[in-house]
Parts: sequence; C-alpha cells; structure tokens
Amino acid sequence: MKISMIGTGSFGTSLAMVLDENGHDVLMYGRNDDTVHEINQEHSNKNYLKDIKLNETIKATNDLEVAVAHGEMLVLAVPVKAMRTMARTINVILTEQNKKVLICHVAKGLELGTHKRVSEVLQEELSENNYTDIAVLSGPSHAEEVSLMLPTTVSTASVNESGRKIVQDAFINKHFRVYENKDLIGVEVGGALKNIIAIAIGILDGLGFGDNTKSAVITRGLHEIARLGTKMGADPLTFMGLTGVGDLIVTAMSEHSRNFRCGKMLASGQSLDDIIENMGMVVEGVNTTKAAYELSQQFDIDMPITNVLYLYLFEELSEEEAFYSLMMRDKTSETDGLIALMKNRIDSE
Ligand SMILES: NC(=O)C1=CN([C@@H]2O[C@H](COP(=O)(O)OP(=O)(O)OC[C@H]3O[C@@H](n4cnc5c(N)ncnc54)[C@H](OP(=O)(O)O)[C@@H]3O)[C@@H](O)[C@H]2O)C=CC1
Ligand SMILES: O=C(CO)COP(=O)(O)O
Repeated sequence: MKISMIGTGSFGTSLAMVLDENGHDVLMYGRNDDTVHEINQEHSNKNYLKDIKLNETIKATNDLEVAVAHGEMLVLAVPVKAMRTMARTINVILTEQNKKVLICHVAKGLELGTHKRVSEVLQEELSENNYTDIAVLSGPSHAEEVSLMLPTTVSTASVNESGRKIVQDAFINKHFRVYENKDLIGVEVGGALKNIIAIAIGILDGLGFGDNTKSAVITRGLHEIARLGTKMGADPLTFMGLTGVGDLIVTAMSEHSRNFRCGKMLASGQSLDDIIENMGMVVEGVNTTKAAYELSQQFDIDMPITNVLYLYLFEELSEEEAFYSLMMRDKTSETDGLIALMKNRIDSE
C-alpha cells in the first residue's frame, strides 16, 4: 500500500518504521527542511529518535502536495493544535487532485476552545468526497520503544468497519499488535485524557510522594476519564482496555512520557511556558486539561483531579491547597464512578 505519514516527529517516524517493515511504500511529509534532508540522506531523525537508524526505503518530502498525491492512506501524526489547519490544507489538495483517501490520525488530545475530538475536527474540515473513512490508532505506545521494535499493542477505531480493518492490516506485525474497536469516541477520549493524569503523576513524583499516592491518582483518575468519556458517548468498557487503563499506565509511569516529565519539571519549580518551550516536542496534556476542565463544568461532572490540576496549572493553586482539596473532599462511595458505569453497561446487554 502507498502510505503518507504527515509529520516527522517522534511518533510519526516510529510508525513509518512499522509500515516500512510491513512492506508498504512510505513517504513522510515534514515542514522542516533539515529533518526531511536528514531522513533522506542520513536515514535518521536524531532530534526525535536519537539512536535510531531508518531504512533507506523510508523517504521524506517537504512538499505536502507530493505527499498527498503519494498516499492511498494518510496517517496524520501532528499535534492536536495543528490538526484543523493541516486537515483544511489537505482537503484543498485532495479536491485539486480529485482524490479519495483513508485518513488515520494518531493524536491524543481535545481541541482547545471547541473541546472536540480529533476525528470530529477532521470530519468538519474534510469534504466527504475526499475520504473513505476516518480512523484513529491509539494505545500504550511510546515512540522510543516502537522504534526499537519492543512488543507493543494498540487499538484502531473508526466510523466504518472497513476503515479500521485496513488500518489494522497495514500496521499489524509480530511486535506491533493492532486490535480493532468500534468505539471511536472511547478510544479517542481515553488517549486524550490519560495525559492529564500523567502530568499530575509527574508532579507527585517530582514532589517525592510515594507509590500509594500515585496509585490512588491513577485509579481515581481512570474513574474521572470514564465519567467524562461516557458522558461524551463512549462505551465505559473501552476504558478498561489498551486505550484506557493501558495508556494511562504507560504514560503515568514512564520517563519517556513528555506529559509525565512536564509534571516533574513543574514540581522542580520551572514555569509551564519554559517547559513547553524547552521540551522540543508536544505536551498534549496541558491544553487537554483546560478542555476537560471546561467540559466537566459544562456537563457538571465530578472530576476532582482534573479540576485541581487545572487550578494548579492556570490559576496558581498551591501544592498544599491542591493536596488538601483532594484529600478532604466530602466522603463518597468508591462504586459511584467507573464501577457503576460498567455495571449499567453490562446489565444492559
Ligand atoms: N511520541 C509518542 O510516543 C506518541 C505520540 N502520540 C501522539 O501523536 C501526536 C504527535 O506526537 P509526536 O510525534 O510525539 O510529536 P512530536 O512533537 O515529536 O512531533 C510533532 C510533529 O508534528 C510537526 N508539527 C508540529 N506543529 C505543526 C504544524 N503546526 N504544522 C505542521 N506540522 C507540525 C512537527 O514538525 P517540526 O519537527 O517541524 O516541529 C513534528 O514533525 C501527539 O498528539 C501525541 O500525543 C501518540 C502515541 C505515542
Ligand atoms: O501517548 C504516549 C504513549 O502511549 C506518549 O505520551 P507522551 O505524549 O506523554 O510522551
């Protein structure tokens, strides 16, 4: 299959390696001339994947029209904040080229302002004549480990069954196992909201809190994710899977995670602006914390960890106030959240 990878960052590059290994004809699009040159001439992308050698069969271009003309499937691997403009530009090119492609995105976040999931943004910006389906590929998959071919499992979801089957077939191999899932909303929301909890865990880790505390925030964080996700139309059982608890664990417990590292740097006293500027890679959880906080207000959903993190990030709530406002909340039942949602879901079958 001819596949174009839109984005030459860490995840786009590692996924291009998977697709290339599967025998697909992969062309990457990058806006940075030096990166494109490095991929074509040096067969590396050191700014994003330090010690990784790329196969010479992986090519790159800085011409988006060439990349769009190449692909039967376009994999969009740019940050959420770039998705709308990217989709709008691609749509114009697809119309000019009178072309219909399968779209697959891999971004994990909600759009700031609109609070929309990425597939909703893409659907708004792409004309129906220009795509066969819009799919997402998501799950516990640090680019650093994918590029080392360490065993990884992810899920793909889409509106139509045909789209996710093609994505599954394109990516699956012996060290990159792809499941399919019909719950597009749940898969996208799980991937987006786990980044919030990963920032919170990074802060706790940086402040020297123990494993009990981190386990509490991961577990109760999953309940929050499921509460908001279900309200947004997801199947609560999806949050028990790879794109829910799976991605939450991998992001909240790993030094690979930019969101976790952002939390640790905040705990060390660095400012959010400096961290984002110096990271050199996207930290999706920051904007998504804002979007999820606003959604929780809109839907009147109890999301104490998200709300406290929002106040800490954007309204200068102190660490001590944050801690006590979580621990000293009104007494409540553990089974009111995720467990109740799951029970209702199972009873409904
Ligand atoms: N890294 C990972 O392990 C994983 C990441 N993801 C998700 O994938 C998405 C992409 O992440 P990742 O590859 O890690 O991000 P990186 O920050 O590593 O790379 C982002 C890529 O997008 C490009 N880009 C950024 N802004 C724009 C823009 N406005 N227009 C065009 N191109 C742009 C960058 O170009 P340039 O180099 O020129 O800045 C770069 O090629 C995120 O949503 C992330 O959450 C999902 C799973 C795993
Ligand atoms: O989503 C990821 C792993 O599944 C990567 O997380 P970060 O964006 O925090 O690095």
